[in-house]
Amino acid sequence: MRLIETKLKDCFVVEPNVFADDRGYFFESYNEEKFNKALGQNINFVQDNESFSSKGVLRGLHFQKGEFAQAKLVRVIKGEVLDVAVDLRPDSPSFGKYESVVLTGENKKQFFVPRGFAHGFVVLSDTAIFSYKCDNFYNKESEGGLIFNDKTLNIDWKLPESECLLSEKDKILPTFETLF
Ligand SMILES: Cc1cn([C@H]2C[C@H](O)[C@@H](COP(=O)(O)OP(=O)(O)O[C@H]3O[C@H](C)C(=O)[C@H](O)[C@H]3O)O2)c(=O)[nH]c1=O
Repeated sequence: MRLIETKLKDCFVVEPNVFADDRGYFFESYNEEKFNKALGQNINFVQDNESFSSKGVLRGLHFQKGEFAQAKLVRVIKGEVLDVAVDLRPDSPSFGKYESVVLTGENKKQFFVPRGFAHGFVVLSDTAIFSYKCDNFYNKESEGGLIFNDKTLNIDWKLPESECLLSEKDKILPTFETLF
């Protein structure tokens, strides 16, 4: 596996080694020892999540606050999404910046989003199965978020805003300016 730096400090694209043959393919979607060695720190993932969404569904931008903050290792099992991370760490050189990466079942790329980031994705294919590991448990009371079309961040979601389908909860998330 390879970790590729992004414009956000501590946020990496992960490219696994895929073994293809005439039967299909095999790859280690996660190996704690190899991942922590490549990252240079010990991440202890404790919860796996999976979601299924149709084209245009936009989940995010979400984070958990304080002691329940989560680092995530995200991937797409089937379909195509634009995955987005926003650095919300005031002392980071990339504070207030975002990175986006296209994750697909085909490219098998993963995205490591550390604690202190907001995370979300929009589905670009007809449907997508999204699977990810978290290093802290879900804690409803500590949920926070950022509105997807925030004018300060100006995220290019690759879809017209009118085609983005959000939950009622996500439609009323706060702006970056009100958070900081
Ligand atoms: C996140 C989560 C949710 N839930 C329950 C709470 C709701 O009853 C239901 C759907 O939750 P929500 O609408 O928040 O799901 P998403 O919009 O996919 O949320 C995720 O969206 C973006 C992509 C993220 O990075 C976060 O991991 C997460 O916030 O699942 C749980 O039981 N456990 C959990 O860990």
